[in-house]
Amino acid sequence: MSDSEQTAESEAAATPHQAAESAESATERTGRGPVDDPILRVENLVKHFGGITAVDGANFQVERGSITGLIGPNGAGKSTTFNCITGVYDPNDGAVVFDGTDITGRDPHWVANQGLVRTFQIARELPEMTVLENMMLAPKNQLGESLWRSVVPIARREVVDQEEQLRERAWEMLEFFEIDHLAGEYAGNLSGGQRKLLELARALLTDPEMLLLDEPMAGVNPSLEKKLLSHVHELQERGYTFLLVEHDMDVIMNHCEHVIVMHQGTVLAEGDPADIKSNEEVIEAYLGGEI
Ligand SMILES: Nc1ncnc2c1ncn2[C@@H]1O[C@H](COP(=O)(O)OP(=O)(O)OP(=O)(O)O)[C@@H](O)[C@H]1O
Repeated sequence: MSDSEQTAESEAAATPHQAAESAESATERTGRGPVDDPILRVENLVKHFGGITAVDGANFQVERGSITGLIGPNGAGKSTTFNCITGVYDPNDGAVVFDGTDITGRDPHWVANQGLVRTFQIARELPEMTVLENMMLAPKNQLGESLWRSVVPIARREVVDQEEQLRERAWEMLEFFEIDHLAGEYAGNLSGGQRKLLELARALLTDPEMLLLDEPMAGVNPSLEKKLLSHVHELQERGYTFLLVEHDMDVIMNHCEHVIVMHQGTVLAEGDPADIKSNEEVIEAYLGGEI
């Protein structure tokens, strides 16, 4: 076990008694026990902005290979939590553990290198470059063999330099997302939905294991939304894990197997979509509106 893993483990549970106690309180707090195989653990996360506490001791875990939704009313602390997870913000307290490694306070680039990528962490596409050129801007040293290659074996060339590998992978991604016909188009001419597909394709080029998607369906028309969601499910079948912040409750209820609800910087409830939909506290948090 690495030093950081040991640190994370010891911080998470200093003694067996404390571990049992924290598991018990997690169950009490959220209505379920720790997940079977957490790829991400957010532990007592706190983030202040001056006098504002945006995240106030949030605790949750994300099951490996799941599509998990993170929801909550405006200002609940979802984006700040995302930013603390991905290293955009340094939390004031608490820990973020990804795949057994303590990533708390590490910079976004380092976090992405561990395999945890937030779509907008990938530099925004450059409008005056073509779609393929944008794909080619992905970091060349990150062309790994992980999830993508293990499921989509392709004939290996004998001598393939990094540039060629990247080009080959870029085409695979564009074909997968069915935007290969736009390869020569300027990114600035893409629709909002096509841009989201490009963003996802570029994120996958960095070989992540887990993707954090912040409102992936905002501004996407229904037919592209359907396409995007089917890609997300297909990627899940290949082993990727997704955590998504999304205000569209149909997307959350129909496509996530687990839902975490934040309110006032903390986790108010979590469970499967049906439980969440009928949870009185959650309904209340949404000001009595339907969720
Ligand atoms: N950079 C910042 N400086 C000061 N306050 C901030 C900053 N970012 C967020 N906040 C505040 O922290 C709280 C949580 O904001 P956050 O954006 O995390 O919520 P959210 O759940 O993502 O909301 P929304 O659904 O509206 O995007 C809000 O009160 C917000 O005003």
